[in-house]
Amino acid sequence: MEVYLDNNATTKVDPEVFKAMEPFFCHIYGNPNSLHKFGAGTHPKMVEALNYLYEGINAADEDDIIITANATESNNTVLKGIWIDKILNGNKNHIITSEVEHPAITATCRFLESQGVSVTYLSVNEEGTLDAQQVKDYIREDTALVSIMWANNETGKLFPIKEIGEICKEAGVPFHTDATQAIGKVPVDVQATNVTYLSLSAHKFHGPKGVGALYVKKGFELTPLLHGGEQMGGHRAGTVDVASMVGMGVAMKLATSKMALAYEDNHVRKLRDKLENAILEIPDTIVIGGKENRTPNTTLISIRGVEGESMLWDLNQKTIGASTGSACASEDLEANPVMNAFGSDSELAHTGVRFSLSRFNTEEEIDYAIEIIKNAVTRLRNISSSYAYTPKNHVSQL
Ligand SMILES: Cc1ncc(COP(=O)(O)O)c(CN[C@@H](CS)C(=O)O)c1O
Repeated sequence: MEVYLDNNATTKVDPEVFKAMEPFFCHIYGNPNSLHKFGAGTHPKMVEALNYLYEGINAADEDDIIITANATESNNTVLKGIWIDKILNGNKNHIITSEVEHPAITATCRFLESQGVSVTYLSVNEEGTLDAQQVKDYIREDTALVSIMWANNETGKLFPIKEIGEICKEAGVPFHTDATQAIGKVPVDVQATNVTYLSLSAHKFHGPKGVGALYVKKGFELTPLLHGGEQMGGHRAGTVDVASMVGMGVAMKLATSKMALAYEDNHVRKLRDKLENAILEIPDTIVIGGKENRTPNTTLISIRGVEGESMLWDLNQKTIGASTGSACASEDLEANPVMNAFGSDSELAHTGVRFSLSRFNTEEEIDYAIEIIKNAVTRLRNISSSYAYTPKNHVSQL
């Protein structure tokens, strides 16, 4: 049995999405910017895809949605556009973000710091999230942007987006949220939360890899990251990947419907809880950040005495896919930065395993995964030179 439990890294393309994409490879293949029929033939489904994106995040008609390659590009577009427009060519010089953002935010902020920008990385509490008041406390006269993720990719923890949006609106500071791990898992409403910019990637909600989007509230347009042709109204040069854009639109429609979000919140959550609770029956295990206020599909569990990479190897031998944290950090054997941010000790910071489910997982798969995980923990602890179960350390403290 093959069990895929790494959906926060990427998801399977929904068959309905693939079906919608197919015509745009060999039948409706013109360049959307071409005036002839071959190009114009792409427009109806591109418009439909954009409409699905607007509906999926409740964007106002006058707002803009720019098609990008992925959330990384969307995040870079906002941070570097703010840098150019408000810092290099304005009187601002400060950005507020958090210490548990995805590297697409933190690495870009580190680059901006190298260019002289002041960046505040808000610390997270023991639940792995932060209070909106922390944002208010650090907003300055020269703050150009606040960028806080909607949901953390490793723990699933949700951030107080509505409260932060209100604070930023009151302070007159643009608010960006990286919603990559929220779309299709929890309701996302840019108007209700006063979001100025929002990033997303289609492959996180059963759309194709290599396409994403950036929501831009009317009046907050930025200097583009990519210059060239007049695509996307000049906001993002380069010929649009029509098939992927159409696929992203259909994926958004499927993932953000009331029925889909209810399925995530009920069925997927039930499967995640079943997997998590079975693992927690093993001594010296703990959910990083706790069980509250999370996306319904994610759990990051520390298994004391078991290196995350060793666990992944064992699981992979039985064709179970998971990760120790974000996939983009899976190559290095560094301690999990998110767990470090929680203040976990160095030993624990290497013991995290992330399981992230989707609507395509079944109860049979979860039952099989539980059996394999328990066997793997037994095997790995038996060969561990550092682990010895004693009742006193059963309740491990991060
Ligand atoms: C919150 C967040 N923000 C941006 C990205 C980047 O998405 P791209 O489509 O690769 O550009 C991701 C992707 N996180 C994957 C791969 S590193 C994970 O395993 O956690 C993300 O989770």
